[in-house]
Amino acid sequence: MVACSGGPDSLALAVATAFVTSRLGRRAALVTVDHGLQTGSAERAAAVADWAASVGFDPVEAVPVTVAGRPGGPEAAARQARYQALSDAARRHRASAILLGHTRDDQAETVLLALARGAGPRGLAGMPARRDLAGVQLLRPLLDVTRAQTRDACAASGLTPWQDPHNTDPSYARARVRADVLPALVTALGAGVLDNLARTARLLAADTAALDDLAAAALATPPPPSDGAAVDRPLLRDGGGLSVVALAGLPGAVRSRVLHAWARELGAPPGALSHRHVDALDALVTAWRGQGATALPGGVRVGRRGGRLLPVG
Ligand SMILES: Nc1ncnc2c1ncn2[C@@H]1O[C@H](COP(=O)(O)OP(=O)(O)OP(=O)(O)O)[C@@H](O)[C@H]1O
Repeated sequence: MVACSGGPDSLALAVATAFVTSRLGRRAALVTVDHGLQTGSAERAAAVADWAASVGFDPVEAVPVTVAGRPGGPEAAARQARYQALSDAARRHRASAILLGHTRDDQAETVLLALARGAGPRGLAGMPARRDLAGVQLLRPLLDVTRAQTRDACAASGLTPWQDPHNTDPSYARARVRADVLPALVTALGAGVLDNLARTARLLAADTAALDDLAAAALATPPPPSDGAAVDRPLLRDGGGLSVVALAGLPGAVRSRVLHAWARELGAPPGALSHRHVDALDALVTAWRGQGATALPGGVRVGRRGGRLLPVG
């Protein structure tokens, strides 16, 4: 199922998908989400849907969503509404995957923005080529394709894509990066900089995945045997909490991931959990001076008692 805004990237993705599926004898759906934020958005969504049906997509849907009243700023609210609508549509149409049109240029922008806000390796890993969205695969097949190529593909297919005014609105950081920062980098450092930023994302994604796996394996260690039999190493899970000795024995990069994952397990909402919270949990292990409990988002509090980190009231 192609998620198509009518913009050049997802229109090129739709053209390519229609080409491939017709030759493979497969069927693809196309969904366009109408955020209802601009005048004429419903007509635009209908035009995208009409075009999609004309090139063989089946089923085709233009889905109106309500953005107002959702948490976060307008961009985050629109994004949340869009992803919800896309995953609902994928389930309705029993699609095996949702295809998004993010390009190598989008990836380079994402990496630069992450670098600028100090996001750490997870942010620098950029957008994954594949992830799970509420049980449906979310795929980004154009991450190695440039924006210039998607524009060329649309032109070669005789299509006039919609230009989202947000993409050139200088009040958005991403639009400023797109208009000013990346061109300046290319001028100063050469055209390879875009590929190199995207490559950095791929390398960090692989490293991050390996560290995440180590953290998950550490958290998956079984609780101590109930018969009191001796174990040859400190177990991480200990009486409803985590053992300080076992935590201290982990490399810092694994420990911070363990603490992040455990905080989520305790009910801290992932979006609100920042590196400051994880640092404060880490300090309970590595910079212990009898400090009080650490308050996490979602009303969760964690303290150190008897050699363990524990949720406290
Ligand atoms: N209104 C929408 N309806 C359906 N899918 C959307 C919509 N907006 C975005 N998407 C999907 O999310 C991807 C990323 O969108 P975003 O607006 O962040 O980037 P973009 O580079 O401007 O993409 P495009 O040129 O396709 O608009 C799009 O390529 C498309 O697959």
